[in-house]
Amino acid sequence: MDLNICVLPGDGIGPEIIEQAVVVLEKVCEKFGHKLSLDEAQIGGVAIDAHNTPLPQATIDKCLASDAVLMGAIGGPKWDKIDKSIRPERGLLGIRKALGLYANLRPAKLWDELKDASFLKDSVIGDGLDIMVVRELIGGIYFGEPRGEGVDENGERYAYNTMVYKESEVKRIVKLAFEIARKRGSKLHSVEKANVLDVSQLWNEVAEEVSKDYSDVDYHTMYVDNCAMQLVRNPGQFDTIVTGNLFGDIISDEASMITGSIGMLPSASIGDGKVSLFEPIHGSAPDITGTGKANPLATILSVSMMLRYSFDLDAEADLIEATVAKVLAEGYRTADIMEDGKECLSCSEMGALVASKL
Ligand SMILES: NC(=O)C1=CN([C@@H]2O[C@H](COP(=O)(O)OP(=O)(O)OC[C@H]3O[C@@H](n4cnc5c(N)ncnc54)[C@H](O)[C@@H]3O)[C@@H](O)[C@H]2O)C=CC1
Ligand SMILES: CC(C)CC(=O)C(=O)O
Ligand SMILES: [Mg+2]
Repeated sequence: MDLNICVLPGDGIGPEIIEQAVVVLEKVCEKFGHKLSLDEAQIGGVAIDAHNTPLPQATIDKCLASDAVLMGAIGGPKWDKIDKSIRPERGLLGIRKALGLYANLRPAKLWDELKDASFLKDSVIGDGLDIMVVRELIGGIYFGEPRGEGVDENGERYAYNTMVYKESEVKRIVKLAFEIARKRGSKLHSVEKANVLDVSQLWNEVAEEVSKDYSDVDYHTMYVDNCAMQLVRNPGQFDTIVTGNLFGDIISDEASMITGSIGMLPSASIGDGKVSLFEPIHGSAPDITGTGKANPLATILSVSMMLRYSFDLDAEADLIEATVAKVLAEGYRTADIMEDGKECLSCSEMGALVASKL
């Protein structure tokens, strides 16, 4: 098969983790006889430095011309004080919107081999944890209009954003989440803040309507503040969670910690178009950039999601996941999942090890 991948390394640890993910992707393609073509484009801070915009049109064009996009991470202190209309994060929001990627799938799974790295007690972990967070990705408060800032008549500064969802936007993400839940544990929690927000009340009404077509799926609603607490208190009660853009961003970072490290969580961003985007859920980790401490496994597992979702290459995806499990079972760890003071692998050593064991 021909695989035309557009790679967006981005900023901070982005290029470091992408380099290792590409090593693994190349090895898998070589092993299974696939023809891999890689194209690279700029996004985020590097694009601002080169073109004064976090998302050059050439990047959108390259992504649209590819079969799938593999991204590292964007952002960093260098660009934190920049005009907010061109912040690196705008580039990421922009590419998600340009590709119509309305669903972000974030599988928070506790690898058996990593039980010792979880911050939760064995009694809370139970038989294991496997939660799929389905996050709406191109609506809600990250995109809502109006947004802005000003100074009122008393000279006090203010700023505002708008959380808005249309019925059609809720319907498509909830429907997708029900389909996903049906193929997993047949249990879905819709997470919102309907006791306060009008937008969440609409979300609930629409989700309730959609649920009528999925009577085989055990459907629940939960307020997001309770969900944040329950994820730590009793994470085993969750199978699939569907939620909006902001809540999904936050609770998936939280869910990552029940599984050991944010450096372990991959994601797939998908829509109705041909091109999907795959990226770790974490950011550019400026605090460890250049130290070799970044865990590349979330990005390597994003490659696995890419092979599965964009190319239906299940055997290849399974091989990557099994190899990651094997490496972990043999005791190899990057610093984020290793007990303090013990010897661990660098980012490039972990990437090379996974590739060598494929
Ligand atoms: N998808 C993206 O590109 C995202 C970008 N960001 C941007 O990243 C920058 C830093 O944001 P933070 O809030 O610090 O979030 P972050 O996810 O970059 O880092 C949070 C903490 O997790 C650690 N961490 C993250 N990835 C890791 C990995 N692979 N291995 C080991 N440790 C890892 C970091 O060292 C840090 O201590 C900001 O500019 C932010 O806007 C944040 C989230 C997502
Ligand atoms: C625009 C991004 C920085 C939002 C985010 O944190 C994420 O998608 O995980
Ligand atoms: Mg985030």
